[in-house]
This record gives sequence, C-alpha cells and structure tokens, in this order.
Amino acid sequence: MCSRVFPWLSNFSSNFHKYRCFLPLWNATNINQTRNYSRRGLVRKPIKVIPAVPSETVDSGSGETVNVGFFRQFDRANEFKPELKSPPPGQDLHVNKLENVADHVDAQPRLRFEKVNAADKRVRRILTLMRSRKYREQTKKVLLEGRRLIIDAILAGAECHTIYFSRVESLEGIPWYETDAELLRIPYKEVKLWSDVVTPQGIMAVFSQPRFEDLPMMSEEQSIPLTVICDNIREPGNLGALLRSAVAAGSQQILVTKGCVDIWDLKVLRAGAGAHFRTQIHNNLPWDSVKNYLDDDVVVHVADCRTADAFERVEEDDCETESVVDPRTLDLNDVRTMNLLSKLPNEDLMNDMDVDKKLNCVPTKDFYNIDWTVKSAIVIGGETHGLSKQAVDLADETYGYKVHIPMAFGMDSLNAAMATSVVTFEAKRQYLNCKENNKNT
Ligand SMILES: C[S@@+](CC[C@H](N)C(=O)[O-])C[C@H]1O[C@@H](n2cnc3c(N)ncnc32)[C@H](O)[C@@H]1O
Repeated sequence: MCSRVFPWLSNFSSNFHKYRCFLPLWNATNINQTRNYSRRGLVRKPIKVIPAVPSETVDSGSGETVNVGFFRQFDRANEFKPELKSPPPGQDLHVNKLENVADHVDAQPRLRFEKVNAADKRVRRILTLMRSRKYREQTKKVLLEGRRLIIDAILAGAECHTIYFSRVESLEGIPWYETDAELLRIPYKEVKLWSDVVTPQGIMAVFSQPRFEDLPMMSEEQSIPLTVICDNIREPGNLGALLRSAVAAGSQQILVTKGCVDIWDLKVLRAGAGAHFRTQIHNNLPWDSVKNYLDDDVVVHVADCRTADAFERVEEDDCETESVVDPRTLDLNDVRTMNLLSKLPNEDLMNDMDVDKKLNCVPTKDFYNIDWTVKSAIVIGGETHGLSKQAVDLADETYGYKVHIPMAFGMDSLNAAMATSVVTFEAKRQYLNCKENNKNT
C-alpha cells in the first residue's frame, strides 16, 4: 500500500544504503536556505535526481544566486575497470595513468557543479568563440566533445578549464577530480545546439591546448622512423582520419603545414579519435620551418597519385594551351577575347602547372619499393590541388621520390587519409621485418 501511494518512498528506502551519506546535508538549515529548489529537488523528483542531491544555493560571484548540486559517485570503481586493459607496466603512459586513477577512485571527492539554464549567455558565448580558429589560436584553448577525447586529454596532462555536461551520468569514467575544472550542468538541447553529431554524448569541455613538447614520445617499440607531413589538407574529416592512421602506424611525428585545416577544429578532433594526445603533432607550420623539425639525414618523399605517363600528357596539354592564346594579340574590348580569357588558366592552375613541371624532375617509385627503414618523411597532398611546390622542392633537395600507390580500374586517386594508411603501414611492415632480421643475424 505504502509503495503504491509513495513509489519514490519505497525506491528511496530500498536504496537507503546508497543515500545515507547525504543525510547530514538534508538538515533544516540547508532546506530553509534553498526553499524553492529543495521543494523541487527533494520532494517532486528526488529519486530521479539521485544520486545527484541538490543541496544549497550559492552566490555565483556576479550577485546572482545559482543552484549548486552535490553528487558522490557510487560504484564508479566498477565502471572504470572495463576500460583498464592492464598493459605491461611502463609500456603506455596513458593506460598507466588510468590505472592510477582507478587506484584513487575511492578517494574521489564529492562532485560539485553549477546548474546553468538555457537563458544563461555565458555558455553560448564561450561555445561560439571556441568555434573560431582565430580565438583558439589566440587563447590556445580547445573545445573537446565526448567522453573519450576528454579522458584522453586529461590523461595527457592537458589543463581542463570547464566541463559542460547535461546529465550526471555523462561524467561516468571521466577523472574530473584530477582537474581543477569548473563543472557546469547545461540542458541537453544546448549541447545538441553546439554539437556536430546527431546524438551527442552530452558532454563537452574546454581545455588548454597541450604543448606537444610535453606529450610523451612514443616508445621505441611502437614508433617507426617516419614523419608524416600534411600539405594543404582542407577537409577536417580527412585531416582527422589521416592523423589517426599516421599515429596508429607509429609515425614518430606529424607536421601540419600552414594552409591545412586547424587540427583543433571539432571535426578534426572527432575524426582523429584521440590521435591528438598520443604523439607530437606540430600545427600550422610555415613551409620554411619544416626543415627545422627534420634531422639532416631524413629523405623526404612526396605521395603522388599520378604516374609518369600522366606527366607526359600534362606537358603536351601545356604546350597546346600556350599556342592557342597569345597575350600580345588580346583586345580587351572584344567579346571573343573575353571568352578566350575565361578559358585561360587561372592562378591556381598556373601554380599547379609549375608544381607539375617540378614534379617531373622527381623520379617515381611504387610505395613498396621505397626503403622506409631509413629515416624518412612522406608529404601527403591536399584534396584539390595535390602537392605544393615547397613540398616538391624539399623532395628534390633530399633526393626523395614521388611515391605512387598503383590503383586498378583507372581510378584517379585515393583519399588523403587512405593514402597515408597505405604508406605508413608499409613503412611499419618494412621496419618490423628489418628489426626481426637484425635479431636473427
Ligand atoms: C585526393 S588526393 C589529391 C588529388 C589531387 N586532385 C591531385 O591531383 O593530386 C590527396 C593526396 O593523397 C595522396 N594520394 C592519393 N592517391 C594516391 C596514390 N594513388 N598514390 C600516391 N599518393 C596518393 C597524394 O599525396 C594526394 O596529393
């Protein structure tokens, strides 16, 4: 009878062992202080909210009072454990750190967060700003979405400023207590508004961009003597996927040159799936500084989808274009001339032709015929214009090759990230073979 009339009461009593530690909070003083909130929180939907137990109203600093919730994570140790793959000690810093987190799980402090409603402009303002590359570059901050990325960033030692979450459960598995982050609970529809995914996980966080110099170097066991250089990769999904495979193959470092999409763009981060926090990625590098990141004996190759025959055809086409239009004969008032001009190569096309001429001087090899066991770098070109002139110059200077991945059925090219996977995993295969042979001799 009692359970039918007061279903929440019976739920409460059956879970009493879980809530008993809150009893001291439910004293008359607290309830009096937060009359409205307590009425809503404790009487109407206490069981739904539990284990989040609202308890007091505090001054936010700006003169307004805000609702503050307290929450103690129960049984979180069990929820952590499936993520721990028990690596051999000393092998992977990230996982070892996770282990430490699990060790301290019992010592977790109480979760204290501020509840922010949809009308609060603070959240919208910061989330709008975080979408701007300029703002990210100026403040050296980054917005991360989803549990996996946030955990990776915390474990990589990146400084966490604020965590926005829509339900307390969204914080599961996140070692928020390892940070000094401010915790703001925001309505799910706000997260949805800012997220690019259809069903967001309901958690986002603002971090300082990690300094890649501070990130752990990959262990010698895992890494291969290869640098991947990104040249004009404009599509965020491509760059993210490229970083993901380059890191997965064990590339020693990744250089992202100016002209590529920002590696801290939300979509790049999502497609990168944690690659950003696992090895050294140098962002936004002008081409003339690239050499500073490479040892003197590194051979720089460029990945190119065209074969030598294609270059011969390009050369012939060039000659034809030149013979059709003689600039000295142009009359700018003549309609036919204007038509001719519209057919003239534009600036991008002229640049492409320069690169093609230069590329013609660099010998071609299929990707499996390159010796990847020596210190090497591979440049991956952009989606629209392929490789830049600076990349080709560097290959020429270091006696590198045009690396070609043969394709069947007349396919033109692979996606940049796919080409990266093919090349980097071939490099890894050769490197492992070579190590194995050295061991046997
Ligand atoms: C989508 S492709 C660029 C196609 C571009 N229109 C061009 O003309 O180069 C992007 C990059 O992936 C690499 N790539 C794609 N397919 C390749 C292949 N079959 N062999 C070697 N590299 C390839 C090259 O670095 C290329 O610049």
